[in-house]
Amino acid sequence: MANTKFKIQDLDFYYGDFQALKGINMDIEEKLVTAFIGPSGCGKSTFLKTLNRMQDLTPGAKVDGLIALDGEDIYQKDYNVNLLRKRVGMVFQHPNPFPKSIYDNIAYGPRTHGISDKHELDNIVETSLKSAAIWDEVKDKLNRNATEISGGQQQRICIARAIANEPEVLLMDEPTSALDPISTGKIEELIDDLKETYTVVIVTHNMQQAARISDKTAFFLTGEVVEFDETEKIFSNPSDERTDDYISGRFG
Ligand SMILES: Nc1ncnc2c1ncn2[C@@H]1O[C@H](COP(=O)(O)OP(=O)(O)OP(=O)(O)O)[C@@H](O)[C@H]1O
Repeated sequence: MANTKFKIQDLDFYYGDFQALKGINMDIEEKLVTAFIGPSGCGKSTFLKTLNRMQDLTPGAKVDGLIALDGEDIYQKDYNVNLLRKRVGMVFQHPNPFPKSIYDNIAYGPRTHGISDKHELDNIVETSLKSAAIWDEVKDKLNRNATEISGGQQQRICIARAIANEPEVLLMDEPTSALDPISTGKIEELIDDLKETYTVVIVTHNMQQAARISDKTAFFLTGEVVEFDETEKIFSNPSDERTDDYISGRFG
């Protein structure tokens, strides 16, 4: 039985008067891949972003309930949000490398956290690019601008950039939706490797992808978690009729 990395209890989330998440309860287990599926607008991204307090600056955003990381409430007063974002990294839907060299993209986080030794940075850059399965493709062009490589490569650079901070959790918001099938396949393989080291939480619109790469799946509908279970169970024998309707394409 895996350890609980995130414990979520009775979580409500509001954008002003609009309640986007209703009474979410979930344990996200360490070193597994957890996928969030559900129709557009049902709250998947909102929930993902609550896990590293990405909405702290969103006007009107309000969180009620508990989100604990390794048993500690991440919304408690004086919680170190910078450290939280280092521990819980994020990769977005559209690859968003900085308009800097590949090297500087990866070295950015470690530099902000005080590492300046060239040899140490070189090591971090190489290890992170290797972990993101892109070292061989870019090792001879580390000075190249990261915006001047393919979208699939850019996304792996973004994953390497997240890894360079030595996170414990990687949040991924539809990381392959802007990519071609070959790049998507590479990222899916990569996610399978990453879970040996990291806890991965992924939002995906692609149900086959959730079925292929995740261990646990949560099905969201209008701000609620209808069902959360082993991925195999969700896709072969769901308990709730609404999950069954969704995965068999009867709505959404
Ligand atoms: N910044 C915001 N201000 C107000 N409402 C928002 C904001 N962001 C999202 N919402 C609303 O909250 C609800 C949940 O949105 P969210 O982006 O979490 O859904 P989603 O399931 O991730 O959708 P998609 O799959 O289309 O990305 C939607 O009704 C959306 O319109």
